[in-house]
Amino acid sequence: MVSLLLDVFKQNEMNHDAKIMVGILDSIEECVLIINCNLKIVYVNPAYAKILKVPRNRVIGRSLKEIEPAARIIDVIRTGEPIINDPSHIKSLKLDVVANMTPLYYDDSLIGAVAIFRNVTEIKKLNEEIFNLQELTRSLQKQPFASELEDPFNKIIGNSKCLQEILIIANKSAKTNANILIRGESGVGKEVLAQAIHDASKRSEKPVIKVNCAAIPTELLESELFGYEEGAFTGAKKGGKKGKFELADGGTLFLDEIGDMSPSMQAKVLRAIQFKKFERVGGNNSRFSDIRIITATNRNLEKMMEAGTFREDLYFRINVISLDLPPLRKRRGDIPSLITMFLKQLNSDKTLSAEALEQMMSYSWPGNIRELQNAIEHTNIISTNNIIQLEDLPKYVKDAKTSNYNLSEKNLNLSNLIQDVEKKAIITALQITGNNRTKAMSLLGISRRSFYEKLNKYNL
Ligand SMILES: Nc1ncnc2c1ncn2[C@@H]1O[C@H](COP(=O)(O)OP(=O)(O)OP(=O)(O)O)[C@@H](O)[C@H]1O
Repeated sequence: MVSLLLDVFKQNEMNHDAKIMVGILDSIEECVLIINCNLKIVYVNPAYAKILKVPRNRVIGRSLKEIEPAARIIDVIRTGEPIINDPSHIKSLKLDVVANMTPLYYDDSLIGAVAIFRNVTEIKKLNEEIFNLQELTRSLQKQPFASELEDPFNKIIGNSKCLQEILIIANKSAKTNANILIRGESGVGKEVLAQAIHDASKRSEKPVIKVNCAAIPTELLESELFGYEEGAFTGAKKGGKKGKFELADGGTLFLDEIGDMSPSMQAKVLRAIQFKKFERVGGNNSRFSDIRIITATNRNLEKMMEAGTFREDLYFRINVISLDLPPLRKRRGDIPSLITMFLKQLNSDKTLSAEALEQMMSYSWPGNIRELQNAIEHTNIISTNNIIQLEDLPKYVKDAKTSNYNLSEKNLNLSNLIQDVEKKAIITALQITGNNRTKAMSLLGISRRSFYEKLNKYNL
């Protein structure tokens, strides 16, 4: 039985059919290996010899167990079951092959097995290349084209000449490390501009840390800015805490409302900016931080210097580049595009009637763009129609033209008039800022203490 298979390949004993069969096997491009049940190799074709780089006469007649004891075709003899599409890697030849191994039966008896395997090294390589190219295509598809890259300044809406002039300077200075002072009334977009400058700078991958100097009580501002060491004060965190100067390392520190900083803090901040070093509260070690400082204020720092409430040396340190954002009433032409943008942000498809738009354009917007944003939010909720009407506008916008005082003999008492105006101004400031007291007091240009005294006085 065993010899049957061997006989097929004995050239001199081959009958006509066997010769044809062997001729076919000899000519195919896949490697063919045939073993008998004793695991003796009875045939390999020329492709086998070529691909595996071994002469046929060195293989035929030898036991596969000696040459390749782990060969999977041995399992086929053991189980009598075929193994299909079996991948393997021939390390010594750096070849990847896929084999089909089939048992050979004669009269229902197993007489051997044949393995036909393809060299898939090239296919595998090509497959890997295709996969890598697909990955590359996918990642390139995700990246925007250079022309599509978002310009950080595009977020700042407005085509008015006065705004555009500032944006040109801001764009140029963004590329430098110069400290920038942004001035402008409350809600005019100082923070938005500071963010755009950071985003357009070389520091954009690093953090931009914002501190509202007016919102933090003086006693806390030092530890907020410079951090503290463990045990610096009761309630200090274990291990201490990093301050904003440390957190902004490599990036930008945005000090909003710098004009509201106490003189003692001004001195400390000046030192930190000047020498780029500072100490945590309760610590002696000097720490260094590589930061770009952007400051903002709605105060008149020059007047404050004259009055001795703002340090001149700090002023010159922070004011290398000065950007003065004009109030909205001086760039009324930007109002329609801002309204469109805010409505879009609210996912609203409403538009303003000509009358409503005219009123929005003629209102003075003391709270600037923030006030406009709040007004649009209000209007969008109130209006039941797709066209926003004059009556849908907030009362303080709608009534703006008619809010002048009708002075007569009966109401000329100056003190009453002033109080009346004062109360209305506070109410308006709170409305505009959405009840944000810090922003309201800054809009009114009065100190925290005076603001709270007035709230009490007018029962607000
Ligand atoms: N040009 C602009 N385009 C689009 N949105 C703007 C623009 N300017 C301001 N805003 C929006 O108006 C609001 C107020 O802006 P921002 O907070 O920057 O003002 P600010 O001058 O820093 O105010 P404050 O002095 O009260 O801190 C924000 O919601 C901001 O997104």
